[in-house]
Amino acid sequence: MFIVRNILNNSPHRIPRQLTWLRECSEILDCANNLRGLTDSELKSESLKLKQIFAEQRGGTRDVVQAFSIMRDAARRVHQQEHYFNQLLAGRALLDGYIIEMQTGEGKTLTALLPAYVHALSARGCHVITANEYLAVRDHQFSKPIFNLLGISTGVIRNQDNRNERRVAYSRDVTYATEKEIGFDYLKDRLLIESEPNRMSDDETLIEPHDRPVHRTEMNAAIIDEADSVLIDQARMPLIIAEAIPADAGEVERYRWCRETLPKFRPEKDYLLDPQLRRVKLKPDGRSKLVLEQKSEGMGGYRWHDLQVAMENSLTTSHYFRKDRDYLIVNDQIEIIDQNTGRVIPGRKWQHGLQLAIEMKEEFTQIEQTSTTAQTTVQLLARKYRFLCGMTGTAKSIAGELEQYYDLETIQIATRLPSKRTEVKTKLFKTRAEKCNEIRKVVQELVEQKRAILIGTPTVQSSLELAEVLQSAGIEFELLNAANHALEAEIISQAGQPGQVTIATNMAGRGTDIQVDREVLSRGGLHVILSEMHFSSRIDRQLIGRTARQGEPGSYQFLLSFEDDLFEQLPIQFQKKVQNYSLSLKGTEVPSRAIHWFRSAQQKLEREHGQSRMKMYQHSTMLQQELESLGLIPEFLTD
Ligand SMILES: Nc1ncnc2c1ncn2[C@@H]1O[C@H](COP(=O)(O)OP(=O)(O)OP(=O)(O)O)[C@@H](O)[C@H]1O
Repeated sequence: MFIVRNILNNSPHRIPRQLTWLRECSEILDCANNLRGLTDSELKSESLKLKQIFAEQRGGTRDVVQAFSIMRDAARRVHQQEHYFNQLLAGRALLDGYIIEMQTGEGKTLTALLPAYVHALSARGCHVITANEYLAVRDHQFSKPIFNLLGISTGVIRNQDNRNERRVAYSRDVTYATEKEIGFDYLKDRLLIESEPNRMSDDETLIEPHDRPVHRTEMNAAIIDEADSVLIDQARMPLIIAEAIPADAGEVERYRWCRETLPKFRPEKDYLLDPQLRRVKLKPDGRSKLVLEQKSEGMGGYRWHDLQVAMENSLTTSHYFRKDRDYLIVNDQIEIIDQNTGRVIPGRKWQHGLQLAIEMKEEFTQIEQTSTTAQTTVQLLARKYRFLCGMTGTAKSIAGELEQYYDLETIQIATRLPSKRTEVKTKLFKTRAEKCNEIRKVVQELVEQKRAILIGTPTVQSSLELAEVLQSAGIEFELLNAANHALEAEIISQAGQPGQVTIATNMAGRGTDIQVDREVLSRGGLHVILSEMHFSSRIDRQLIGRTARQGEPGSYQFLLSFEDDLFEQLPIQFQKKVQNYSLSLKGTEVPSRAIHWFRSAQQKLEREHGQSRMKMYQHSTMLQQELESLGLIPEFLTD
């Protein structure tokens, strides 16, 4: 039955290949059972024999079957977890370079060990790329003892690591890291090699090791977890290395003046709002006003274009950039929050004057400016690898993009057990306050039933808002957002306990594995409340995927309001229609058919984001081709 479902899930042209995988996976099960009688050191010596074969590039299908069997048995010995049949199948598809869509909670962490082991055997290095550092550290901790049992070395890259520590981690057979760490290290290495061309990586003859490249000379293999997040969502933002430069006093003064002057400008009359691009553009009236203000205040020294850009940036930040939603202020520094992951992006700055405009908005007095030294994109980085594959619970809707941008085909793997996840009927409210009140009621009831509750919110701000509501109702809870990420592992370890309430931003939306207590499972499992619809349905599905994993029971519910952030990025006309509809409703009841407003808002945003990714792809491909034709290195684009 399982086999039939697996084949039916995918297109017919792949059937012959899948049949081969299925045959191999049955052989792996037999072969792994035969390894059970070996001692640990005998298993290790089997592994070392394979290492020899793969290092000499003699590995064939038989050896892959043997490698998968050895890994399966090692995982059993270390964690009492044997790869299930669907995990073997997924591992086999990964090894053939596919993106696998495997439902949330089906065990991708364990699955990734299979192709990672085969690539590690070649001693050329294998990167397991994860969506954030918490997952990189967690997965490394989980896999290290398994790999060590088999004579395979492992490393992990953390943000705080120095270059020596990084070099050691990259020299290991398997390295766990985020795409950002790998990308920035790659850029820094390129800068180093450019400035001192004789310094090659892996060159042990160099006397002073303190700044040799940290990467190996070749980017060999990458297995990407949360592949849609890494390859599609993160790929929208270039990876930029910037260096601090002395602040340009004239520019700082110009932005300060614009900040003070902007209350005189009126929306619609003086400037246009573009919620989709989150930009403000001055209209002719606004430009004339700017000229007059400039003259009357004796600010004639500024170049007109610079002044206009500064005013547009200042208005943009005032309308579209909010503290605790788009950024945090930590130790007098702006820290940008990634809207896809809910996490801070360490060291990231906004470009083209936006950073300065925000610093003025927040009344910073110490201004430090930066200039871009080198930049690359996830797309360019991914193309450096000799071998690439990936996995996620949400690939289907962006399968076309994965194929177009990375030449990676997507294949679906069926769940091991039928899902027991249940949906509680969505409820819609006119205002945020009404919605928060309903969330409070639902949480109170579930706490009494000793269920565990996870409330997903899109921003730090909305997580704080809900925290306040629960606090004033005397409900105990844990709060997980970008501002307190240090407690992440601790909060997640408690989130499945009876009566436990966890409010979390998207940080807990991907990869997070909440261990649900038996008592909670007997009462229906973890309940996930989606307190807003995210701009990407994939992110909603990931959040829902925190419950009912591995065939366990669990439930979820959307509780939404017409005042949610979702509508903010839509064209003004659409926003007005939604408002009018909401105003036309009598009483507080919103009929469930009104969900179509939310769905069409989300679809519109998804389409737009897709188009902007396409533009970025076309732009970076064009630039890359041009630079390569000139014999230049594409990493040093400074746009
Ligand atoms: N073969 C196995 N035997 C026993 N437990 C397993 C097995 N495979 C996975 N699990 C357990 O299932 C849970 C989910 O695994 P994991 O977090 O790797 O799922 P995932 O597919 O990565 O989910 P997500 O898409 O949410 O990241 C974990 O607690 C893991 O230990």
